[in-house]
Amino acid sequence: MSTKPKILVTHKLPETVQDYLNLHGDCTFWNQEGSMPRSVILDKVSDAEGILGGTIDEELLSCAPRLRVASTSSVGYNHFDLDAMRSHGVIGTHTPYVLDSTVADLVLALMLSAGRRIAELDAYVKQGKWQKGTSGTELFGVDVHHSTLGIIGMGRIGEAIAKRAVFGFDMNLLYHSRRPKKEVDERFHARFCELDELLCESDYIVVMTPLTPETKHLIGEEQFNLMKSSAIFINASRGATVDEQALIKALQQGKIRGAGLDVFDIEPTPVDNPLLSMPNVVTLPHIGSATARTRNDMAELAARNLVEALNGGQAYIVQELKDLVPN
Ligand SMILES: NC(=O)C1=CN([C@@H]2O[C@H](COP(=O)(O)OP(=O)(O)OC[C@H]3O[C@@H](n4cnc5c(N)ncnc54)[C@H](O)[C@@H]3O)[C@@H](O)[C@H]2O)C=CC1
Ligand SMILES: O=C(O)C(=O)CO
Repeated sequence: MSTKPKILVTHKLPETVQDYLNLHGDCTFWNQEGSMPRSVILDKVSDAEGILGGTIDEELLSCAPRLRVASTSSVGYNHFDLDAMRSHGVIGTHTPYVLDSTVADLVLALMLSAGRRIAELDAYVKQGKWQKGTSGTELFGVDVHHSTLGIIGMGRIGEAIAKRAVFGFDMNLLYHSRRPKKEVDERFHARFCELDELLCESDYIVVMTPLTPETKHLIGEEQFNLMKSSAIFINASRGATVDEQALIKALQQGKIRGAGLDVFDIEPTPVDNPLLSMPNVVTLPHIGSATARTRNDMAELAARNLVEALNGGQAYIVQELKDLVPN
């Protein structure tokens, strides 16, 4: 009988990562597209000590008496019910750092695309609307360079965005976070400010906080009312950090100029979401970290985290559950 810990993996992993996990665990993999159906997870998790997969909640935990570690191949872990994990003594791990640059690249792409109307005007050309005699003013956008960027959530990804914006595009930087960061102020000539001030002064506003009870609907009607009517709003954090109905209203009423969104309240977002028919809104299907290299790095790190945490080694354990690990 195998003495290796039983591991359940609920979505497809690269072969090399599966090979690594097979060395260290007695593994059940899911090799189809999408993720293992919930009913199958609840059945197969009954004897697992480790799981590499998505949502961890009370229902799953109560089916998993032997579970010790849940690993997610993402930096965000709002799909972990932290209270339930604590009460079941289950540690959670995640994948910080390896995706920072990839996500930051995408945020700049959203800023450029929404500000300079790339997606909208690509359609304009392809639909034959570009004709002789247009004055061109109707094609004007908002400059990215030398504009003021306000980043809400100056963490790992926030800093990678700051680097691109300040050194690549000469942007002026404001930020709001849980605390000011002296190194950020110095490196990027940035200024920490309260949320309201950031909203009033920024030309581009990027939300990059984790989704927590405190950040749920951090940006709502009151906050959109403070923004410049020329502001471009970017959300690549989680859909629920923003009140989506308030965002729709702000765009419909011209309270802001445009938006770039990688995340939505419901994902996949329904096709009748009014945001999808607004030409001044760029929408993406949650692809912040979606490059082959970065997704591979995330999968490797998620697997390593799982093995290390099961064996009492070094792993990226989520902040809120670090105290569950014996020193
Ligand atoms: N669109 C996508 O594909 C991706 C989205 N994300 C999202 O980005 C989030 C951030 O990732 P990291 O930068 O690695 O996290 P991080 O923990 O390094 O940074 C988050 C920052 O937000 C700040 N923050 C937290 N609560 C706040 C509050 N109430 N008000 C103001 N600031 C607050 C923190 O102080 C911290 O500086 C993830 O949790 C995830 O939800 C991450 C990767 C890809
Ligand atoms: O890592 C995350 O939190 C994502 O959203 C996907 O990369």
